[in-house]
Amino acid sequence: MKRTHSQLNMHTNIVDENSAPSLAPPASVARYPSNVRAVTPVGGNSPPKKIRAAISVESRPRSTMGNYSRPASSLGTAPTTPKKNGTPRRNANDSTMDITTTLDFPSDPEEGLVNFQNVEVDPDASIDMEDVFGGGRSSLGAVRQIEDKVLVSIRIRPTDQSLAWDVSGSVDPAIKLKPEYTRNGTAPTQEFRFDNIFNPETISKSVYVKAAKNHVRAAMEGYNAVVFAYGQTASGKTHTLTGTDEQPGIIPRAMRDVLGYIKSTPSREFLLRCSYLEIYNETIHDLLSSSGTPVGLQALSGGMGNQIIIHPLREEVVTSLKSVREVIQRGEANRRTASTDWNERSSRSHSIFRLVIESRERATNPEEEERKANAVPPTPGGSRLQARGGRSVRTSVLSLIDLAGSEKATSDKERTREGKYINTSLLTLGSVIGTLAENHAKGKADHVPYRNSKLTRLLQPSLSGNARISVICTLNPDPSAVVESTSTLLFAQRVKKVHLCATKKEVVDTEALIERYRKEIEELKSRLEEREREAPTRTRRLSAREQIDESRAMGDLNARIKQLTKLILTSQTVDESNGEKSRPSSPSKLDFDSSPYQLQQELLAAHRQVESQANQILSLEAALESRPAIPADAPDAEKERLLVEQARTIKELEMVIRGYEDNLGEPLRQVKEDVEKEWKVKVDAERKVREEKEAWANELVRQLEREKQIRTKLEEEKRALISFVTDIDTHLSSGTSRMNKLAPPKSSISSILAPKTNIALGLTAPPQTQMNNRRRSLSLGGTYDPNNSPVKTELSKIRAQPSLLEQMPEEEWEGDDLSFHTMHEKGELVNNDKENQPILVPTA
Ligand SMILES: Nc1ncnc2c1ncn2[C@@H]1O[C@H](COP(=O)(O)OP(=O)(O)OP(=O)(O)O)[C@@H](O)[C@H]1O
Repeated sequence: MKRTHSQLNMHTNIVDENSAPSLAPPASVARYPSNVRAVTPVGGNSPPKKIRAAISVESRPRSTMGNYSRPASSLGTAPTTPKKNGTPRRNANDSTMDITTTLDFPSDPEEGLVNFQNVEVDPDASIDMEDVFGGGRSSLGAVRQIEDKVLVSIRIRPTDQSLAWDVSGSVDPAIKLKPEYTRNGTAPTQEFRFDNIFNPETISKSVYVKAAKNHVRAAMEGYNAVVFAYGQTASGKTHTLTGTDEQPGIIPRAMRDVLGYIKSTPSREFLLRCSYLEIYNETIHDLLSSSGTPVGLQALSGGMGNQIIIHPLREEVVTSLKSVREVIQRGEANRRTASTDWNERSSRSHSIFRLVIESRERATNPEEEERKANAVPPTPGGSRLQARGGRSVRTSVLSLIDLAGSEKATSDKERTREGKYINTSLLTLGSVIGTLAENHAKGKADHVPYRNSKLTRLLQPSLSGNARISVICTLNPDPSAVVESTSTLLFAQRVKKVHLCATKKEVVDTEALIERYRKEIEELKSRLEEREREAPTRTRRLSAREQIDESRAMGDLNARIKQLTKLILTSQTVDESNGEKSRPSSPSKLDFDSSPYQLQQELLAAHRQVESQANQILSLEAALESRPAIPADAPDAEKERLLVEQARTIKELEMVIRGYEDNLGEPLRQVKEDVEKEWKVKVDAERKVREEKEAWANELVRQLEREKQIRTKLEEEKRALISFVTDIDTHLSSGTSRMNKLAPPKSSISSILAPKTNIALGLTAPPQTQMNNRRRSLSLGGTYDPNNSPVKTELSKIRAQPSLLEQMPEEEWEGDDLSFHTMHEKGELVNNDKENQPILVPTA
């Protein structure tokens, strides 16, 4: 028997388009060229390729309702419109991009789906993985194959009409049409046997446990797994996959189990990435991307055969149920639904929710890790996949697929067009499965028409063998839907015959995201430790600003370590992330040529930058707040320096805010304007105070100049007076008779000397009075004693006075209130005319 290697790689999005049906286990594992990555194997061992970038967010318009026009249906004549009971449908128009309005899950996770803390393992339904896969977990580097068949279940939708079908048996359940609903009313009918047949009363939990739980666990164990719902429109596919608040479906339950599995597996660490696709009118759309750009399929020829690359595809790392829910809601909101004649909110597309699970054993100690790495046997991937020191990584994909309803004739033109595409792809799916089953039964290798539809091309790796598959066929049990139901049962029967061979690989893959993140965390930690070790000696040498930079850099390192650590889930951390918000969506402009890893890196770097800028703003604001006020008596140079410094800080703040705003976009423009406004007022006020002080200082300088001039003049006159008085004294000592002949330089002295100057010269009594008294005493016959001459005494006093020019007015400026205006008001700096009054007018 022959097996080809095909692969649909979530991370690399490659599909080997030449794969034939898988009829037997592969003889060996394909060899990877050393320059390609081997991650996320889904259906085979083809070399993976990097995916293209995802794009930004916007909602695509939903299909609208239209008028009835009944086309020919490829599935036969349409029965009458079935009436439905159960949970009321949402209106197609309810769904918007606002994820809060499209919430499909219970608000209380305890009650509903999303609390992995109370993961319940149904003892009846739980299948031991050892039984399923033949015992034992794979060893490091091992590739294991499990021969398997598709698990096929039938779920009958509740109805208020009489049931057209009989169900019998519980161990080997069978379903057959009641004879009264056959054409002649009596003919014996065909009996169909399946793994499970769920009655209308069966609750969603039992459906999950029996039809999906083991596949989810298989995915956690490293096998690719696919669960899909197939059936006529309005038969309950979306109800089965997504469910309601009261009856959560397979997707939310699976995610709860995924996290529950992580919690109960302390020996491993995990990294989860989600993507969500839809195929609408034969075009693939990324439901998590906002641009609406269709996802492309590209043929790639190479040594490994022809492959198909799917791009661009956005994958989001999820760390908690909340983040998974957010991703699902976003995807759901973008799904195309419309009201049909049979379903108010019919899914008009096939939707594929995919979870890539990377896991590896947790390090116990580095030596042990090194030993294990060395013990890895050679794997087909070559040296690159066996990097020393690395731990083997398991990568698997869980795909949960809600197919569009197989169409009957419809009353709307648009619906008719959609219906054609839907029916074509479902028919292709049917014929692919039919060929696979026939090939297996007859040992043939006939061409399988995977290429006839996008759906089969995407499912090719899984259908061709390398996945565990569970198909849930939903049935409308109304007598009016017998034709569609029979067609569904025939499809299910064909699927049952398909042979699978799921492969579990565990290789040392240094390119696996979990490995890269772990490595980066270790590097960052050692850098941080080094810095912390050096910190005490280094900080002493650093300036204040450098110290701020240093602590910011350490903060950045810490933040990055925390961020990356959060992405890797372990049994200890998984429940902590339960209430966490999911990562914000990527920046709107993305490089289409980037890989998801690069995008993740860019996003993280952007977050880091925003965080560090926010810190920078905070520290600058704190520096501005704590800056000392300019003292009133500070010298002008000091004021100038402080103003320049302040202006520089403001400029820095503006620059940082500009960068921050560029990162965050419009919302911060207002903040920037507010900060600018606030600081403009402060700077203007500072500038005004400075100008006033400058004017005051200039006025002081002018006053000083005038004072100096006056004092120079006074000094000259003082000298003239001294020489005049010396002359008088000389004459007095040589005889009183001659004294009267002398006359003082009348005009100059009388016009200049004023009482204030007199006081300044240190004369205690007016000299004129002293002279008159002296003259009087002489004229009364007294004798003049030159040694006791009063003039001489006064003269010696004047000589003892310091020069007027040396007497500076500083002491007058001391005091609390030194403003120019205050001094003016006190009159201390006002020129007093009295100063010019003569203080000494000696007369003959
Ligand atoms: N097992 C069930 N229990 C209760 N209600 C159900 C069940 N199955 C289906 N329904 C209800 O029937 C209606 C149609 O179901 P649903 O939308 O899941 O059908 P569908 O197969 O996904 O249809 P389409 O292909 O048009 O999208 C919904 O209102 C749903 O709630």
